[in-house]
Amino acid sequence: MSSKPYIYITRKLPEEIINNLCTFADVGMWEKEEEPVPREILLQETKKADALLTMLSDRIDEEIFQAGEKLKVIANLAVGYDNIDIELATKYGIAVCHTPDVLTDTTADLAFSLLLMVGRRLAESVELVKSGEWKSWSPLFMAGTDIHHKTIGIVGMGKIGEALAKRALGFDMNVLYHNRHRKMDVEKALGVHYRSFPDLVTESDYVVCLTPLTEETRGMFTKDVFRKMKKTAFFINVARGAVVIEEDLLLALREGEIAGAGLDVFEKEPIDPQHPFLKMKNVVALPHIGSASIETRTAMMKLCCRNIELILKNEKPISIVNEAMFLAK
Ligand SMILES: NC(=O)C1=CN([C@@H]2O[C@H](COP(=O)(O)OP(=O)(O)OC[C@H]3O[C@@H](n4cnc5c(N)ncnc54)[C@H](O)[C@@H]3O)[C@@H](O)[C@H]2O)C=CC1
Ligand SMILES: O=CC(=O)O
Repeated sequence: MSSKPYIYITRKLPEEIINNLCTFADVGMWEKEEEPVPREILLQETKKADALLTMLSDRIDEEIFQAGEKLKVIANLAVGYDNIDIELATKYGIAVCHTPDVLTDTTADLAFSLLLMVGRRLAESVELVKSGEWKSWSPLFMAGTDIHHKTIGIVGMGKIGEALAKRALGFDMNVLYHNRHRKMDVEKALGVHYRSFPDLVTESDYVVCLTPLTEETRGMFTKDVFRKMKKTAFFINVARGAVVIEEDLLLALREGEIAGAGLDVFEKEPIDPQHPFLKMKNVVALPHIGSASIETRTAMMKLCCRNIELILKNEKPISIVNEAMFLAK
């Protein structure tokens, strides 16, 4: 039996990314790019693993922690870690790492792109040209809503929220934000304005959610929230699907309570191709691609590998979620 640690990676990663891990560990990997690892294989592999490199679609719960008798670290290829039971991981003495910072600008770019897409009806316009339905130029043909000088309301003014605010200011938008804690330094540096959650949704032309998914944020966008929004306003979600009651959003869109939605994330991913959201002209749906640039995904994969290496070598990782547990060791 090998004396090297064993690392299991739950999705195919490029060889050059994992080369360094192979110099000090045995590395196993689910070889399919498009399909998640089946649960029974993940459990089997976890039994021998010192480290797991996981995707945000892998549910990491007590069954995994119990199987992972040697497990020391889980490195999640995402900044969000709502797929992992952190409290239990800590109880089991397992470090959980994630990928903050490296994806901030890329995700903010995508959030702002979604805002442009819904406001200016870009996806609809592309479809229309491709399907040969473009008949003539006329005064209100495909007229959307302006972006400049409108009000954006950012819910969750963290790293990505701040990066989004900078993009919005570049478009001469008025920037409101709501956050768990008011950020006076950011207000001063950027010239953005704090609002309570109800005031933010009432005043904004574009409401963008960028909170983590937690027990507090789960289902925070309800029919009452959509009812408070302007009928001309758009809702954009780049956080997690479950921050929204999707039925309520659907109703708000159907009943014209809001003008449209831009969604990168859904409660169930991939979304069912028959889902009513996908039949609505005023909904732009993306396949959870917030951080999906080659540069950023490469940086995220490298960060996961580096965190694993540092923990397996008993050194301080770069980005750990349950830091208290690691420091206590
Ligand atoms: N669609 C995608 O591909 C991506 C989605 N994300 C999502 O975006 C989230 C945010 O990422 P970062 O900005 O890097 O995290 P962050 O931790 O820097 O920022 C999150 C902010 O949300 C605030 N917040 C937490 N609970 C809140 C509540 N109940 N009400 C108001 N504000 C609250 C926090 O105080 C913090 O300022 C991630 O947790 C992830 O779920 C992140 C990257 C890509
Ligand atoms: O959704 C992506 C993430 O990094 O979190």
